[in-house]
Amino acid sequence: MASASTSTDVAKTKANEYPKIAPGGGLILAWQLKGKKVLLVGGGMVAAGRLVNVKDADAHLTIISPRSGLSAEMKYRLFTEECVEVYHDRSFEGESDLYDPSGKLYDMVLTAIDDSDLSRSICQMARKLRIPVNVADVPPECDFYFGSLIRRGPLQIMVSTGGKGPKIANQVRVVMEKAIPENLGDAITNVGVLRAKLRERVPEQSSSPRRMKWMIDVCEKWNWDQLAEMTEEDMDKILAGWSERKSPSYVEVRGVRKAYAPNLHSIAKRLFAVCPVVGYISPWAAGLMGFASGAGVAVGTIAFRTRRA
Ligand SMILES: C[C@@]1(CC(=O)O)c2cc3[nH]c(cc4nc(cc5[nH]c(cc(n2)[C@H]1CCC(=O)O)[C@@](C)(CC(=O)O)[C@@H]5CCC(=O)O)C(CC(=O)O)=C4CCC(=O)O)c(CCC(=O)O)c3CC(=O)O
Ligand SMILES: NC(=O)C1=CN([C@@H]2O[C@H](COP(=O)(O)OP(=O)(O)OC[C@H]3O[C@@H](n4cnc5c(N)ncnc54)[C@H](O)[C@@H]3O)[C@@H](O)[C@H]2O)C=CC1
Repeated sequence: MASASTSTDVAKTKANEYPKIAPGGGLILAWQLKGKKVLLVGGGMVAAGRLVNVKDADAHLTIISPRSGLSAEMKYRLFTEECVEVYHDRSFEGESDLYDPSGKLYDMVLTAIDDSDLSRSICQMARKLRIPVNVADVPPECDFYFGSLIRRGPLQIMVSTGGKGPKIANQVRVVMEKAIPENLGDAITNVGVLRAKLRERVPEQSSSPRRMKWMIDVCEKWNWDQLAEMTEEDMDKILAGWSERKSPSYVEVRGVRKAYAPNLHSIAKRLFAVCPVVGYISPWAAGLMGFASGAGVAVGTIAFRTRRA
């Protein structure tokens, strides 16, 4: 049996090795709603935001809300885009509304209405029936909170402040959005295709460790820009390296280094961008200003000396 001091030492080592538990957060997940039925009560501006969130997740959506109170976006989604499966032009009627026409409970209930008593009672009904529920802007009546979201194709980032500062969540999102390249979604889409092709070529479960290591190598060798422009032909060439235990780089596959022709946007970004995280001015701009002021002093000194001489 380990002595008391040894077990304390072991505990200390482990405490440094593993991340510290930080209670008080929420469980952030990518909830798969495809084929699931979601009920949304309300048709205002906030409801329209919820609609976008759940339709982005491929949910089957039912909305209950009188037509007279629909926001402009909600009208567009319902009657022009027609992206909602079921719309009831009426007020919420009671517990029976928490069942779909086939008699099955909805998988998720969202309310965004301007009636707090009704919100509370819908929350109680949903909880009694064990349906996860979110009442917009009423934290005690939420089993989960919405967050501020960034989307680039398959990439989704959610900022949550655990309900403490929704406006700060919005500000963090804006900062992060500037830092994430537009084409990162394309890069991830292509990685997804490559992974699927690899699984097709090497389907055995026993190859999983090697498959994973090979994919890690590819993602480390190809930068995001290169991944974003990867073609199926490139993928086939990369996959050809599998049997020789190789994961060819961009240069090996294309035979050339990508020429990055500077464009006005990238030059302007380098010169004038302010670091989004800490807000300091771009090192390029600072360097250029330093160079310009140094050159100015030198020219001034020469002119002064020339005039005196
Ligand atoms: C708990 C939560 C429950 C939920 O709704 O899921 C909740 C609760 C409340 N929000 C309130 C107010 C505001 N909410 C926003 C904005 C957003 N609120 C969102 C989510 C959430 N809001 C969940 C927690 C999110 C988190 O973890 O921080 C976002 C992220 C997502 C979304 O709603 O889609 C979206 C930004 C979307 C984007 O960036 O794109 C703004 C800013 C603005 O409108 O510009 C204000 C005004 C400023 C302010 O009040 O701080 C109040 C009223 C307080 C009062 O009456 O005083 C409550 C109730 C309370 O706090 O008690
Ligand atoms: N997260 C956020 O940023 C914000 C949240 N809110 C909160 O979210 C909730 C909704 O806000 P908005 O969309 O601006 O409200 P809104 O007043 O524009 O819309 C309310 C909607 O609920 C519908 N409704 C009312 N009673 C109903 C019933 N019995 N059955 C079915 N539908 C019913 C109305 O017809 C209308 O479509 C409010 O509680 C509000 O305090 C408000 C502003 C910002």
